[in-house]
Amino acid sequence: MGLAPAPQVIDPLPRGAAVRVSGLRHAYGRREVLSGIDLDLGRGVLAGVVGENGAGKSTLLKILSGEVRPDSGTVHHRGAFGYCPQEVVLNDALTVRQHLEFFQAAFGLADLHHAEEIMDVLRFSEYHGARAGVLSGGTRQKLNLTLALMHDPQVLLLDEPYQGFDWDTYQRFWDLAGRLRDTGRSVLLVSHLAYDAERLDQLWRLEHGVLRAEPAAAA
Ligand SMILES: Nc1ncnc2c1ncn2[C@@H]1O[C@H](COP(=O)(O)OP(=O)(O)OP(=O)(O)O)[C@@H](O)[C@H]1O
Repeated sequence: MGLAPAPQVIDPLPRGAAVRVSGLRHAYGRREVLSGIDLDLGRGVLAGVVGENGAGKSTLLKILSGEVRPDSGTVHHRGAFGYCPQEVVLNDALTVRQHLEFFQAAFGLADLHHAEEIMDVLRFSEYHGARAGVLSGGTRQKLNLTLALMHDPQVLLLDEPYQGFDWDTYQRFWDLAGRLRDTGRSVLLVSHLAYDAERLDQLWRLEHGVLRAEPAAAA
């Protein structure tokens, strides 16, 4: 009896792609929010999705991160995702350091070097001993972002990541995003405003449940 041929493994991601989304649909009850989303995100690309409040941007990121299961469609990706949700998920009773140690254990990281680097870039290293409950809104968001990025993911999914940042921090956030892009990471950022378009390689607008390409100055 001959051996059965090995199943052919077809890589659904084209060369140079980090994420491929096909035919994504999702409804909450009878309200369809995503009506057929197709999206390719390349490696080393800084991309944005803009759209009005309620357009479905957060839903799209929640599906990509695996938090929400879509009604239909597929998501393929290479490497780990780092997901920074819009709602800050912190425990007010724990210090910044305790948050870092908790996530270090969850990610199985040998050390906190990368987290320390991000904290340094965002200028909040002096808050190690502070409890999350006493941090300002902007500093809570810095911690939220650090926790999402500290395992050095290949694909960054950032939901309104600079909410509450002052102007200097906002600039440093974009420097960080640009640096990560330049080292081959893929960044997908959602925002209700398009004023950051010139910083992006690629930009889509989410409207009526579908994505439409928009001009991005860096392209
Ligand atoms: N868990 C849920 N159950 C029911 N409806 C939901 C749920 N989550 C979101 N929605 C609805 O789906 C629509 C899209 O919400 P979503 O948060 O994805 O939009 P968004 O573009 O991120 O909005 P914003 O810019 O305000 O953050 C909204 O009408 C919202 O009320």
